Amino acid sequence: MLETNDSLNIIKVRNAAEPEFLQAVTEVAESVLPYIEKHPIYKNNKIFERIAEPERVIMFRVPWIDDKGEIQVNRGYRIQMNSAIGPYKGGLRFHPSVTLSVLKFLAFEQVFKNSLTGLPMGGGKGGSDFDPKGKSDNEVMRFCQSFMTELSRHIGANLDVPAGDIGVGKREIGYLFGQYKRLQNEFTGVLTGKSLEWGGSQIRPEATGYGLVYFVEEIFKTQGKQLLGKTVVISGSGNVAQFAAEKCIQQGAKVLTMSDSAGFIYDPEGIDLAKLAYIKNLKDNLRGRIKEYISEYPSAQYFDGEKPWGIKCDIALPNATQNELNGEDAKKLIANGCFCVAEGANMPCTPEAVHEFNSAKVFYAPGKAANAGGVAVSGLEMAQNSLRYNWTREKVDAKLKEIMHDIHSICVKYGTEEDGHVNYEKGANIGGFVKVADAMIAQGVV
Ligand SMILES: NC(=O)C1=CN([C@@H]2O[C@H](COP(=O)(O)OP(=O)(O)OC[C@H]3O[C@@H](n4cnc5c(N)ncnc54)[C@H](O)[C@@H]3O)[C@@H](O)[C@H]2O)C=CC1
Ligand SMILES: O=C(O)CCC(=O)C(=O)O
Repeated sequence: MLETNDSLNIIKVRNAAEPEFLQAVTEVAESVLPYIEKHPIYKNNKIFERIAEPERVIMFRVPWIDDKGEIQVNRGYRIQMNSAIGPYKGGLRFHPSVTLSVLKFLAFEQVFKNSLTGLPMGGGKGGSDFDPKGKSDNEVMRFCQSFMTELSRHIGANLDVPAGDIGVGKREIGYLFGQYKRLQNEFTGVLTGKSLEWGGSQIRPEATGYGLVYFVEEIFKTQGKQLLGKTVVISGSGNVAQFAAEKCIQQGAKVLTMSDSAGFIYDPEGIDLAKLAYIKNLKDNLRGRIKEYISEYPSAQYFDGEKPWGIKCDIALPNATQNELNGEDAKKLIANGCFCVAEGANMPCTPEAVHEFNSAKVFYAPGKAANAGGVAVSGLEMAQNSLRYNWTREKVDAKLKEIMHDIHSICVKYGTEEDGHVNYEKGANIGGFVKVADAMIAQGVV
């Protein structure tokens, strides 16, 4: 173990100022380094040290003019992490908490996630510390145009294909695509998450949330359980949370909570499809706060500044942001009988929380497996763009289900422990690693 641990120490020293990145790397190292010890080819090729170093990091100035005519300056990034199995692929995040460390953790996770989908996509991530909250449409457009003016030099349909993430939805993808097309003078599948009328795929908006629920159903199948009648606690109220809630409701589960960065709502009667439509409009069009829900549905309660993990449930789906569920939250969930936690967000559970879930044999599905449906359908969007063709909603949904089924099988293959319990974290990490590592070895020291 000595030499592989040396790799981790080198990575820790080299990235000492990047806590989120080191958290993600350490979590993967815990399952992958013992595997590497048993397969010296990966050790001899220094794969772990290489996979944790981005192929390229691009950082740039994003100047733009606000509605008052004042110049604003933000910082833009694109992390091109690994291209061993395909073009860099991964979302863009616009949020004031964006740092190099946050984007490197997301890009690192993306490499393993994209590998698990079985599609030919490398890993990348990008974004900016720009905060879309409170900005007018015109300000968002001017920001996106400036951001893309620099980013366009570094991306391309066969090189690097960004998409959305926190703060980047269909509005932003539209402005980014328009600027890329104007600068490059070509209509090409350089972004995914596009609208249906101009190259988007059916099911892409739904894919991360739906895929998450399909993954939970795969876990349940192994236990002879079904979603019908189960209670679900969800955090977030953005893209992933909305469509995870929608699929849970469609499958007969009862969704009790949704949240935003200010607090959460608890609806003991359950959020049904009509109430969810209210939330979608509130968040996507009115850009309001989740607390407004209780004015519309007074039987619900709002908890200011709190997270929903104290509400009794069978299933918890953290769908907002990283490190939003800690060890104490995990203990509360376990004490209340929660037996399945699946991550729609990237790294929402802290290492302490994951430790609690694993010790209690709670089914814990890490984001790189459970939320891979979004990037998987992005991969299908790329395929359709290359074909210059659009598949039906039914076809894309069927493919998404199949991909989530296959990811579950990979987790079972690499994560089944001696007592028969499936450690999904270990399975996803090793399963995602092997394909990328083998490709890196085949391509030489590059
Ligand atoms: N959009 C996609 O296809 C995918 C997204 N993800 C992950 O899912 C998570 C949510 O992303 P989206 O739904 O796309 O973004 P979004 O921008 O549509 O929604 C983000 C949600 O998180 C909440 N949020 C943000 N910061 C928060 C904080 N500090 N505390 C509590 N809540 C906070 C927001 O209020 C909002 O409800 C992120 O971790 C993202 O990386 C993962 C895979 C794919
Ligand atoms: O669809 C994509 O390319 C991005 C999805 C993403 O950012 C993620 O999986 O975290």
